[in-house]
Amino acid sequence: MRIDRKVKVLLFLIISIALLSSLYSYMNSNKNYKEISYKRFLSYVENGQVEKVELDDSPKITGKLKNGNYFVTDNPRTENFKENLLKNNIKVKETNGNSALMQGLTFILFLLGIGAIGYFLNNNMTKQAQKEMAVMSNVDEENFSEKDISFKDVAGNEEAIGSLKELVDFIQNPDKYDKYGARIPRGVLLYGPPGTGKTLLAKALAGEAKVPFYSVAGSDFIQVYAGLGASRIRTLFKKAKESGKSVIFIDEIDALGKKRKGNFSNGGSDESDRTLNALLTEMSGFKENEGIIVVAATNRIDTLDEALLRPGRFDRQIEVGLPDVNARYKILSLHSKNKPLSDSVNLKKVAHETVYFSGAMLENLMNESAMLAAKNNDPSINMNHIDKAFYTVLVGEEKKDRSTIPFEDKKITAYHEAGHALITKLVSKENRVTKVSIIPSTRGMGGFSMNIPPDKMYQTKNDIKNNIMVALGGRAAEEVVFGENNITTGASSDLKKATEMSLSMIGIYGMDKELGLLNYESILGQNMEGNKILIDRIKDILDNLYSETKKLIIDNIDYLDKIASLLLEKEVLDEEDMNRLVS
Ligand SMILES: Nc1ncnc2c1ncn2[C@@H]1O[C@H](COP(=O)(O)OP(=O)(O)OP(=O)(O)O)[C@@H](O)[C@H]1O
Ligand SMILES: [Zn+2]
Repeated sequence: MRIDRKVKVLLFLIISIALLSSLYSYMNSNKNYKEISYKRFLSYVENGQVEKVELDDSPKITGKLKNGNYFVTDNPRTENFKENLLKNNIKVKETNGNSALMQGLTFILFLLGIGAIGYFLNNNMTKQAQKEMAVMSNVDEENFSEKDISFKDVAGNEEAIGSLKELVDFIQNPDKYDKYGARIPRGVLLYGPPGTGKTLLAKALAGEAKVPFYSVAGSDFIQVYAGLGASRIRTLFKKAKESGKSVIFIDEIDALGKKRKGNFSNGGSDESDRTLNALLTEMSGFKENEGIIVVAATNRIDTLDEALLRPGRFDRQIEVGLPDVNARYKILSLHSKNKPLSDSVNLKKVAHETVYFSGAMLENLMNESAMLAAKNNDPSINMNHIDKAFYTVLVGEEKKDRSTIPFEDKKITAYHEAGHALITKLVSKENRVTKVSIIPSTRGMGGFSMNIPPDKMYQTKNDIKNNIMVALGGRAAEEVVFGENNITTGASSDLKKATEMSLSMIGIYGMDKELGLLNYESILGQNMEGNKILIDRIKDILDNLYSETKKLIIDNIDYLDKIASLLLEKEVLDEEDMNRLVS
């Protein structure tokens, strides 16, 4: 189970590498951000050398010095940070979203399947704190049964629907089960990546059973005043009981019921413990066959406190995974029902191209397409709209004004992406290169090379090595074409992925002769990254694979040139273009 998930995570990683690839390159192509320490930053502030700062809730902040240089430093995220800046006569620009970098990352994480979120990013706390202020007032809000939602509104997810259908009968005929002495489940946990329809399923359960639906989100309870969370839980259950049969939905339950592991986890706070205890008490408090079902949802079942999963609590666990190609087709069809599609639209093909899209992303894809068609006053939605929308859903809006991008930068991006695409074609032939683009997005991505691995359960050592080479392909192309001293910052996220992949290869999967079959992760835990033996070995592996990659590029430089020049001409290459160029 655990390994399986790891394999999945790894698979997700692969597809994202290419996408992540030029995250930095665009940002850095316009402005040259220099990383400075926070201490240094403070001294600049004191000496009045800072002109402006861009502020958001990502781990890094950027800004400009009076001498015209741009910098990036750590975001202290303290409460009066902004005030202090303003007091020092520094212009503060607040962006409500994340920085371009963070948005790129967040998007990738989304794609990663949320299982991996905790590994990379832990910036939810601040956001939640802000959110909490906004939602404090309406936590106990009840949404009476969303009459219209039924299992028909959920496409794919057949297994989950199957399990939930049983529950409909439990809710409607508790007496029947009572007669047989059967214990009705009280809690059901839906787990899986974001946007896969967990909320939708819970609503459909209430809709099918024709009972009221009460919903709260775990994150609403974080850092509320002492005792408030617990009392809110009690009110919620009281209301539900008053209405007799009902479905109580708790989204993001991980925010409440995180494993307690000492001082460092934000889940182990006294307050969330108290709220969690209230929840557990309430759950064991209602009579077994009352017809109340508590449905909880999480993206991260691995972080949940075991207490939640015990019998009598959320003892039914239903996985809600990313849709496979058939399910994607069904979801696309469902969300196209009310939309005029042109005959040219082949939803089966779209389903094939949308590997790793969640239901929410597919819904979004169709919606964006419809918006485009409407904006252009076109008679119906055609493939062009869908192609455009595909890009928007994946990497954000295309940057409209691209005239300001220097040709030299475009050329670098073109060769970088061509490097990824070419290496994919050369080393992992069964992977499809479905799209290569050098159109920068408004979210700060310089370009991407999208590669879809074949559907398979396991990855071989060779697969991993190939994926590492694909990740290194961008940098290798830059070096071969522009020379050792002209390599750019555009490869940083590629290198991160390559490093992570080699670390899991040798540290988790026991795929290295020298290091043997040891699972270093279980010995070293979180500290695996700091282990000297592992670091030395990863360095060797990466060095060797990089040389191999470079050699491949040199041997196939004609192909690389062809891909890059077509990219410069067309900005976007599709699968046919790629197949034609490298056959
Ligand atoms: N299987 C599906 N069938 C039809 N529509 C879907 C499906 N999955 C997701 N969607 C669409 O995506 C939207 C968002 O899904 P939903 O909020 O249920 O996801 P979720 O798993 O609860 O996400 P999160 O974990 O982020 O809360 C739905 O309202 C629906 O339009
Ligand atoms: Zn790259």
